[in-house]
Amino acid sequence: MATELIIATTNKGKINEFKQLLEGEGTIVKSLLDYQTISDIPETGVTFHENAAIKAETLCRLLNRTVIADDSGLEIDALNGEPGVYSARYAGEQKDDQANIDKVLHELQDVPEGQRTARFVCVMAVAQPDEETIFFKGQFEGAIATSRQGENGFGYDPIFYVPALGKTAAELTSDEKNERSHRGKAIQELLKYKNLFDL
Ligand SMILES: O=P(O)(O)OP(=O)(O)OP(=O)(O)OC[C@H]1O[C@@H](n2cnc3c(O)ncnc32)[C@H](O)[C@@H]1O
Ligand SMILES: [Mg+2]
Repeated sequence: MATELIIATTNKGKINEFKQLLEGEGTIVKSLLDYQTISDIPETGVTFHENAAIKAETLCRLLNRTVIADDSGLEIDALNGEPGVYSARYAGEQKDDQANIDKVLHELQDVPEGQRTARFVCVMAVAQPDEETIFFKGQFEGAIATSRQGENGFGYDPIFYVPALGKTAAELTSDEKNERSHRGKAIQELLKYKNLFDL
């Protein structure tokens, strides 16, 4: 029988990356999109850890099974770490990627190259029935470009410039992104610590 990994997310971009990173022989990834009867989980925390725990533990309790959640976001140094945990909702509750990008570009319009450093952060929570939730973290360093480049990925990828490759995250292949991304690194940590087949 195949091992099912349940990820408490509705974000299609994240789901695709989880599938690329974790699916393989005998392992399949399921998400909140496969549990349409479960309503949206409110992210009331003020840290990535709190929100990751809320998402993983809520679904874990409902299904009585191990659940993984990812809370992530973009920290921009010139904006004192904003949008951070509010990255999905930066330009409003409708969670519009294009409006979020426009807002970042506007906020940084007078910030010169060299002061546009930023990082993606991902905190992953693994919640298991009757056990303490465990956390894994990954970071992806880069800078905010002055305009959109590239069609791949999701969210802020078109304006997240990766200096080592001279491209934005939206110009990377999925393998190139997963090898160095915040999400990819958090999953590598998780896999070092925990055998997937124990989940
Ligand atoms: O809570 P779930 O259902 O997982 O989906 P979400 O989109 O609301 O996810 P978060 O609450 O973790 O918010 C993270 C936001 O940060 C951005 N983000 C996170 N990882 C990213 C990545 O790899 N590339 C581009 N943007 C990313 C993107 O805008 C996300 O909507
Ligand atoms: Mg969210």
